[in-house]
Amino acid sequence: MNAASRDPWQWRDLVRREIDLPRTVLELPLDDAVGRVVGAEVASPEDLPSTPIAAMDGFAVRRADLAAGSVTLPVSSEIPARPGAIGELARGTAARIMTGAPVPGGADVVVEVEATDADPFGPSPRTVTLSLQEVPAARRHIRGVGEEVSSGEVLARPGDRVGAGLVGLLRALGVETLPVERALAVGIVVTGDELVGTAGRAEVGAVRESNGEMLGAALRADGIEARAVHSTDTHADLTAALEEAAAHSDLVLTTGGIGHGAYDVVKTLLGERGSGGSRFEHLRLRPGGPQGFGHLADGTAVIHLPGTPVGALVGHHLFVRPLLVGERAAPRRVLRGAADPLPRPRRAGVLHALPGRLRHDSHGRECVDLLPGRRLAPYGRADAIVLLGGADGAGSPEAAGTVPEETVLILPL
Ligand SMILES: Nc1nc2c(c(=O)[nH]1)N[C@H]1C(S)=C(S)[C@@H](COP(=O)(O)OP(=O)(O)OC[C@H]3O[C@@H](n4cnc5c(N)ncnc54)[C@H](O)[C@@H]3O)O[C@H]1N2
Ligand code: MOO
Repeated sequence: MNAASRDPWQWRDLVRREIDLPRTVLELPLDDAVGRVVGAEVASPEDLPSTPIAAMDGFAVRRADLAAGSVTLPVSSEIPARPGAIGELARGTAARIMTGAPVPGGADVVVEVEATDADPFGPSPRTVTLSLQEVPAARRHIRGVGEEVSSGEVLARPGDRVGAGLVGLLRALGVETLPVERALAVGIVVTGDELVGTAGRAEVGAVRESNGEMLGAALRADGIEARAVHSTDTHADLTAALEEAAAHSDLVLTTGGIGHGAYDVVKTLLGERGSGGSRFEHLRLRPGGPQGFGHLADGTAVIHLPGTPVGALVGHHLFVRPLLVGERAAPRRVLRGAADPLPRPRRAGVLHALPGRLRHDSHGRECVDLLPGRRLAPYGRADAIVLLGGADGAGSPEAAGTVPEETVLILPL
């Protein structure tokens, strides 16, 4: 790593500027749309409620028939909350009405049962006495047409997440499908002649392949389709693996083969000694220093992550995820928890990515504790990457001014 190496926040901005992933929108049934991103503005097809509705159990009346004090009216009808046409309220009478039932024509107030002498649970009385301190305002306890949602009103915008609230709202409006972004497909090409599967006992020098499944898990957690292919350290094999991955993907990730080694095929095939479609740099980031990105021969965007599993995981969260989920990949500040249990040497100007575990303190504030352990070991229990140090260069969230000492930036895992 040399002094001229690039700040990781600048690299993050560069990757976001240079890589634009295709977004297409499809119409899905509500059930299948849950958890996805809204792809187009959704407007209400109708008013909610579509007819005036009682907001209280009580009696629908005409204000003109009321006066402050006690008023007794004959009860002319009973309106439970169930479908069916209802007539006009006869003048000088009250209709017993239930919450959610349509208010009869002519009625402009619902008086809650508590303000009457009626037994809420008994049969409909022949007369009812209302005890009012004053004549209620017009529309009191009546939900007017379109009061909740008016026809044409925007209910969701592109970029919103489809959650239970939107599902409930659309159901209430009779909407059955929703425009959502198509799930992106990402192909993962893992390189390394030393890599073997999980079956059997590993020979000396063999390394169990873990990046493919690990990155696949991270991608699927964001609703992205992921498929891993393995390549040996030959140009021919890597070329074939990249073509295969690109054919089915919006974005290709590679892991390994981007260091300074004699067998660093990804770099030699796609870097300046090869096709030149990708650029590689060593960032002021630890782990995850070596990074790359570019476009493959068919134009598919590619991001190159280091082979070291933690470097690949950190690279994914810092540089890949912003392309896939946008602002949801932004780091956030939380309180620092207990001191670093394993103080590690830190280099000035280098952004250190460390495993952390989030919790809430006794005041309910979110804080993060660093986990002890080396390399991937602590990530078994980590739910955050803690970002310490680094420069306050352009693009860094730190550049926005001074931040409280007791807080730290994290990327949730
Ligand atoms: N002379 C230098 N050597 C290295 C430097 C450097 O600056 N100068 N940087 C080091 C850093 S930092 C990293 S990170 C690695 C990056 O190298 P590669 O991206 O080429 O990664 P590999 O050499 O292919 O693998 C590194 C390590 O990770 C294991 N690995 C790789 N792929 C997988 C996988 N899919 N599953 C599990 N484990 C994997 C691999 O066996 C190696 O142990 O370069 C350093 N060297
Ligand atoms: O930057 Mo590398 O990922 O430290 O080992």
